Amino acid sequence: MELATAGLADADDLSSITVTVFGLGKMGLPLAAVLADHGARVVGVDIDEETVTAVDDGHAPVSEPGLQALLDEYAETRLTATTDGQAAVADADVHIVLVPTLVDDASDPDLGPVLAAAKTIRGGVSAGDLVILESTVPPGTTAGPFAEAAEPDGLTAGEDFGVAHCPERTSSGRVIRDLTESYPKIVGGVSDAGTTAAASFYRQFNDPGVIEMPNATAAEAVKVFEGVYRDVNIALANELAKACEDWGLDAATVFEAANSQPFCDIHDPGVGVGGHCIPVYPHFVMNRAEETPLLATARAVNDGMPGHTADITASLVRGAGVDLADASVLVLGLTYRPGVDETRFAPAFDLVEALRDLDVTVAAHDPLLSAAEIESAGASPVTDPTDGTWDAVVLATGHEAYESLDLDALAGAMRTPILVDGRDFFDPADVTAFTYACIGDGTSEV
Ligand SMILES: NC(=O)C1=CN([C@@H]2O[C@H](COP(=O)(O)OP(=O)(O)OC[C@H]3O[C@@H](n4cnc5c(N)ncnc54)[C@H](O)[C@@H]3O)[C@@H](O)[C@H]2O)C=CC1
Ligand SMILES: CC(=O)N[C@@H]1[C@@H](OP(=O)(O)OP(=O)(O)OC[C@H]2O[C@@H](n3ccc(=O)[nH]c3=O)[C@H](O)[C@@H]2O)O[C@H](C(=O)O)[C@@H](O)[C@@H]1O
Repeated sequence: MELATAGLADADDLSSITVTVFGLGKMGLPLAAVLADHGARVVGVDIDEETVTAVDDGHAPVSEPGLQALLDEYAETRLTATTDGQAAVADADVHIVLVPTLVDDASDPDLGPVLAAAKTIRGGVSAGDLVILESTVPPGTTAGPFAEAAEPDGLTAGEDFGVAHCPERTSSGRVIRDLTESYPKIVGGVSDAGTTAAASFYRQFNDPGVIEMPNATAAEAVKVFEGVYRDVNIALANELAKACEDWGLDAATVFEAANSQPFCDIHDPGVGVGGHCIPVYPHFVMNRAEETPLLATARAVNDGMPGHTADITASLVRGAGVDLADASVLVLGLTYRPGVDETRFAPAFDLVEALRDLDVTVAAHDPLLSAAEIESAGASPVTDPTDGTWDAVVLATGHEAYESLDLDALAGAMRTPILVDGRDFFDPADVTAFTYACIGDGTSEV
């Protein structure tokens, strides 16, 4: 099989090919823009008409450093968008799927969007094309249901057209840099031709090159294992942090010293693990493997951290002589990670719920969210954290803005100045006006 990408190994750029990118979200739109920047003609495909209109008009509907500048340069020329995926595929050589993969209410992987995109590709794919699945998926998906859904009558996936899994490894906030210069791209084809073609494609724009895996399933496992590693290691940090609280030790001090040994890399404890990646990916293994007690335990430990933080807060409020039913608590930072306006699976939302379950009245502040988004967490929106007679303030997400928070003004306005630091964010020397507790710091009031 001669793929349309065959000449890329010797080409200067991607100007010989047309690429469709399915899913113009936080990951897909930056990828589409980077491909245009490397010479490809790119047609972005999305089921959301507002997204398509915004991209076609040159407006980035997601915020990512460097993205708007690329849209300013390439929208309406090399980069266009459409909801008609089938027509776009018929006119292109490489098709990349970067749509969401989540889990359903029973924590089973939801492959609906991935398979819907594959079926659209089936309507337009030609012999010699290359179909790439970048969405994170349970191992076995690309060679199994994905290839099957993308295969039209008369063509065999892996034989007549290439199919590969090349997971997206970038992080929100640094996607464009990660796509081009941070680490190797993992590629694994359903057949060797798919691996080779995908490798030539990504070498054109990812400076650190590629790692060719034996097959698509191995490439899927790489990505899922990276996420599992993160989740399990954060759970370990959280569990050890709670032990430090019991022993009157400061986990940060202990971890730092332990991590001076090169084989030790204890992560950061905190309010919990959020985002639609790390809390989700373990289920892609737990769902398929019969015996994964460690993964399930890690999930449970991390899911328990918002409740643990709420319990610490409640105990300090009670200790100050305030009845929980009369207490009002301010949560600082609701997004799942500092500087990223994403709230899916954000542990701060669970913290708000846990505090409300204890009868506490909860307000929240987040410099990246609207009042409506804050209300959707179940908290009253606050624009100035120092303007309230709170009984406790809990930092859940360490946004940069909180570095300049006027702590004296905050303490001065509060009814009972209690500060619970969920991310080891504050310098203890700066918080002497508060009764101060830090997750994992048994030398504070924890
Ligand atoms: N957000 C992150 O930090 C990272 C995400 N990933 C993976 O990347 C994938 C995409 O994630 P995001 O870009 O964050 O998602 P997102 O939710 O920001 O965007 C997904 C886009 O796909 C569109 N879409 C849904 N079904 C479609 C279909 N059938 N055809 C065309 N478009 C469709 C949606 O309308 C939306 O615009 C997921 O598998 C995720 O696990 C990987 C690394 C990091
Ligand atoms: C190791 C790593 O940084 N992985 C990235 C990760 O991105 P994500 O934005 O989910 O970031 P993250 O730093 O793992 O944070 C996830 C959650 O875990 C929490 N967290 C993180 C590190 C830590 O030591 N302790 C901790 O509690 C964060 O507060 C956050 O709520 O997941 C992405 C993904 O897999 O989709 C992946 O592409 C990214 O490379």
